[in-house]
Formats: sequence, C-alpha cells, structure tokens
Amino acid sequence: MPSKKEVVTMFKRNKRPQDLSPTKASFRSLAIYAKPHKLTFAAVVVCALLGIAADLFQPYLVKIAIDDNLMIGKNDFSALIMICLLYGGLSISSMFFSYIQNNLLQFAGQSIVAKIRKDLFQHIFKQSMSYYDKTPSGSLITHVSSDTETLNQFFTQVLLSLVRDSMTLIFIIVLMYHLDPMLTLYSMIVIPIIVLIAVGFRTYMRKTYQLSRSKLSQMVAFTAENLSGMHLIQAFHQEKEQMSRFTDKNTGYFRANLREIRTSVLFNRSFDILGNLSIAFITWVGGIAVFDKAIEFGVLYAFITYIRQFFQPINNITQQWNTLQSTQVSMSRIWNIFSAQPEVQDKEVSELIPLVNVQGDIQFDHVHFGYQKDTAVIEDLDLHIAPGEMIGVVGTTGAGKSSLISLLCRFYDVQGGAIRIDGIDIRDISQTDLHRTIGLVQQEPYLYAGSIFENVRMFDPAISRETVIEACKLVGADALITRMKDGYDSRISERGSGLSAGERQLISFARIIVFKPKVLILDEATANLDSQTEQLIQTALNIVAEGRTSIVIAHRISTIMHADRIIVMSHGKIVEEGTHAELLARQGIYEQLAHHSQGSHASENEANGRMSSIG
Ligand SMILES: Nc1ncnc2c1ncn2[C@@H]1O[C@H](COP(=O)(O)OP(=O)(O)OP(=O)(O)O)[C@@H](O)[C@H]1O
Repeated sequence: MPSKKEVVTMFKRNKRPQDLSPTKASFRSLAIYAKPHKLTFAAVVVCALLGIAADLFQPYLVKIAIDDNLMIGKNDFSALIMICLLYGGLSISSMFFSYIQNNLLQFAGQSIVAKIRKDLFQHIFKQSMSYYDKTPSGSLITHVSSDTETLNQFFTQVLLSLVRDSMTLIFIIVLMYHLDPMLTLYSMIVIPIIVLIAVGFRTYMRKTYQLSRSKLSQMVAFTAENLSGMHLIQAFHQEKEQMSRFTDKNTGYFRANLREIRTSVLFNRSFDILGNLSIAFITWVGGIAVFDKAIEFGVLYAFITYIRQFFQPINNITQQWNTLQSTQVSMSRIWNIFSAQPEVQDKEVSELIPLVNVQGDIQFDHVHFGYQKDTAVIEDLDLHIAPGEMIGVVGTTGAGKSSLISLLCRFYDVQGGAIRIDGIDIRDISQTDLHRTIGLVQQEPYLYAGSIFENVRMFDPAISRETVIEACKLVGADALITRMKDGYDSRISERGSGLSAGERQLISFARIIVFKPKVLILDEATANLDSQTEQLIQTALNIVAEGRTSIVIAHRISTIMHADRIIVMSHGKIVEEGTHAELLARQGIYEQLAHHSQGSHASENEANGRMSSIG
C-alpha cells in the first residue's frame, strides 16, 4: 500500500502507483482534496452525533411516559408535561443540528468540487493538440460539469448518510440492547439478508450506472459536434439524418437510464419489505413477551419505533449506493483526465532559454512529423525564413501546409529534426514565450461571445481602449465598427456570428497589431472571402506584415503572389521554391495551381458580378 505522501506526490505528478486500483487511487485523490476541510468535517460529525442523540432519545421518553406513568396509573401531570416539553426541545435541537450540519457539509462539498473543477479545467487547458484530436469536446464538457457535480453529491449526500446513518444504526442497536437483548437479537436476523442483497446488486448496479453515463456522454458529444457544425448541417440539408442519429443516441440513453432506475427501485424496495417484515415479526414476538409480562408495553413500543428508525438509515445508505457507484465512475473518469500527460511540455525552468529581442529568423531543419508514428505528413523538410521575410505557402490539399504551421506553433512536437527561432530550438523556449512571438490568423478566426473591444484585446486588461481603436483603424476595421450601434462595445455572439467572414478577419488582424507578435502566420485567412473583401484584407495584411516575418498559406495565388518567396508543398515536402515570376517561368506545379486559381477566381468574380447585377 503506498504511503500518504506517495499518494500526494503521485497526484501532483498525475501518476498512479502500480498496486493501487483506479478506484482506490481516485478516492485517495479525493481525500487529498478533502483534507483542508477536515475541521469542517469534524464539526459535521459532532453536529450529527448531537442530532442523532436528540432524535433517538425521543422514543425513550415515550417509553418512560407509558411504563412509568400511564401503565401504572400514576396521575402525575407535571411529569407528563415535563416529558412533552423535553420531547419538543429534543425535536427542535435535532432540527438545529441537522441545519448546521447540512450547511457545513454543503460548504465543504461545494468548495472541494469548485477546486477540482478549476484544476480539471486548468489541466485540460495544458493538454496538447493531440489530446483534443482524440477526445471529443462533448465528453470533456460532461466531465467538467456533471462528473464534478456527482462528486458534490458524494460529499453532501453519501458522506452525510454514511456518517449520520451509520452512527444512528450503532446508537439504535445500543439502545435496543439496553431495552431488551433478546428482542435485539431477533431484530438482527435480517442483517445477513441485507448484506446478501447489497453484495448481489453491487456489480450489476455499477454496470447499469456506467452504461447510462457513457450513453449520456455520447449524447452530449454528439450535440456539441452538431452545434459546432451547424452551418454544414444546414448547407447539406442534414437535419433529418442528424435528427435520426440523435434519436438513436437519445433512445439509448433513455433505455440505459430506465434500466438504472429499475434496478435502483428494486434494490431500495427490497429493504422496505425487509423492514416491514421485521416489524411484523417483532410485534408478534414482542407481543407474546408483553402478554407473558416478560417485557413492559413501553419497551415494545420503543422497540417498534427503533426498528422503524433502524431501517430508515439502512434505506438511506442503500439509496446512496447509486451515488456512491456514480462517484466511483465519475472519479475514475476525472482521474483519467488528470493522469493524461500533455505530449508537448515545457522543459524545467532552469533549462529554458528566454526569447528576447526576437528578430524572427525561422529555420525548419530536416523536420519529420506524422500524426500517427508510421505515416509521415512532413518528411525531411528544410526551410529557412529570414527576419521580416514574407513566405507564401501553396500546395495541393493534404500536402502538409497546416501541419507545418502547427509544428512551428508547437501544437505538436517534431519527430525528427528541429525548428528554430533566432537559432533557438523551439523545444528550449517556454510555450508562453513561443506563443507570444507567433500570431496566428486562421481561416475561421475564433471570436468569443463579448464586445468587439474585448475580442480585440482578448480580455487582457493591460491593453487600453486607445490601443485597440488605433489597431482597428490601422487594419481598416474602425469604420465598420463605428457604424455599429454600440461601436466598440457592440456585443458579438459566440464564434462571431453576426459579423461577415471579412469583418471577423479584420478583427483578428487588429489582434495581431495589438499583441505585436514578431512572426505572423496566416492559414487560409482569405479562403472564405469574396474577391472584393480579399482586396481589403490584402491591404490590411500588408500593413500587419510590415516588420514581421510572415508565413501565408493560401489556395488563391492572388494572396501570395507578392510574397518575397513562395514554396510549393506536395506530400509533406517542398517541391518548388522561388518568386511568383520564377515559379511561373518554371511551368511546374505552381504554374498549374496558378492556372486553376485564376480560373476559379475568374468564375468567382463573374458570379459576384452576376449577383451584384441581380441585387
Ligand atoms: N489532427 C490530425 N490528425 C491526423 N491526421 C491529420 C490531422 N490533421 C491533418 N492530418 C492529415 O495530415 C495530412 C496533412 O494535412 P494538412 O492539414 O497539414 O494539409 P494541408 O496542406 O494544410 O491541406 P489543406 O490545404 O486541405 O488544408 C493530411 O493527410 C491530413 O489528413
């Protein structure tokens, strides 16, 4: 068994000792999160103890009233009133302690879960792109939201029940034994049956729970996928097909849920039956004992009340069985996320080389890379880009252009060779430094739900409004923004819907100006634009590229024809290199691409012309 220190270390390092099962390891890690709240938990136990004592003393008071007053015909009204007042006082105290105990537990549970959620979010953020390639975002959403919520239920329901109900059980047995040891033994006959039922149901219930969680996760993943691909679905009239696929997933979840509920109801009801049978049995055995004057009537009354109270906590505990199962499943899923190590990691701080006064010299030195180890996407690629140079990258679909950029941004690590900025291997630079140096504009720039102002400065409070406005003026976005009702405070919805593709692109250019990266990458940034907007973006691009090393990937030759140098990629290699004129003269792949691009451009212009004449 690993020591506590070892568990703490393993959790921090996200490692699991070999001899610890995933469930044990995940509960151990939960205990680490709970540790700072140990005083709160101790206070909960004290409140629970006092509450239970107040609850359980009540039947005993009634027994005293029956046996010491009513049954012997003692007309002591003041004693009876005392008992009633005491009974009322106990009820109020029980409520008071239960209130305090619930509040304390909720506070501790919510704090623990908030911390786990924060760490989980942070951990997911640290993951490399390869992790997101493999993990559907919908399932991550489920883990961060509903799995952590299950943990909250564990603290506020399961733990409470385990503490309060098991203590209640012990107290009841002690009180029953004190009243009559023989009847207590009779009442305990059902215990082995309870254990048998619990063990029998355990595995089956966990399976049904796991199934319903995985169905839920699949459904959420499918919904998230559809929401992000809504344009495509509508454009291809896929609503019916997607609806039918959703219905399958929904039905799967519905069935799994029903199965889980059926099992749980059956499980809980079997305890109810056992409880009622025990009461009937004790009424019979105890009744005979009262007739035989072996016990007093008040004792039988208290006994029957205690048996009812005895089954209540058992019922409570078994009702929590489900949550306990779900906590196990949720915790191991959260644990799995925590134990995922980012493939791209910074070196130790002492080994990192700070990137200062960046010139923007980039070198791809015999770079080799594949998403799967045995399929190369970039093969032995050599490329040197001088500071301030603008490189255009063209090539057929799947040639590896975007992959090259992903490697420069270190979304993935090269498998062979090296990429250097100003002569420093990017693996020796912190990712923060690297990403500060590189500004990336993609085909679909990501815009957050929020104001335009916040979107340009990316929620960085250090960037002033003046800087944002200046940047927008520079790239030609100011006019369109000031035309909007709330100007820079106009709110845009998620992904920037409400703005045209060109407008979104201009905003992302303004970001580049604001964040001043030394290297600028444009990945198909003009692909979605009509030729008129492309002109606007082209002008903005020339302004943004000024004084920066720029890499521009484009399908349209018009976007890169003025670049200092153009490289043509095919099957992960550079196959042609030179200026626009040089490459045309060579009459190779570039010339063919230019030919196609011109053709499609001409027909696009024609189409635009037709549209405007129709308009
Ligand atoms: N995340 C990924 N996981 C696995 N394979 C990938 C991934 N991204 C790209 N690929 C594969 O790598 C190859 C190169 O893709 P890449 O996107 O770099 O090409 P590209 O030249 O940018 O193409 P396009 O012009 O169509 O955008 C393709 O065969 C593609 O299927």
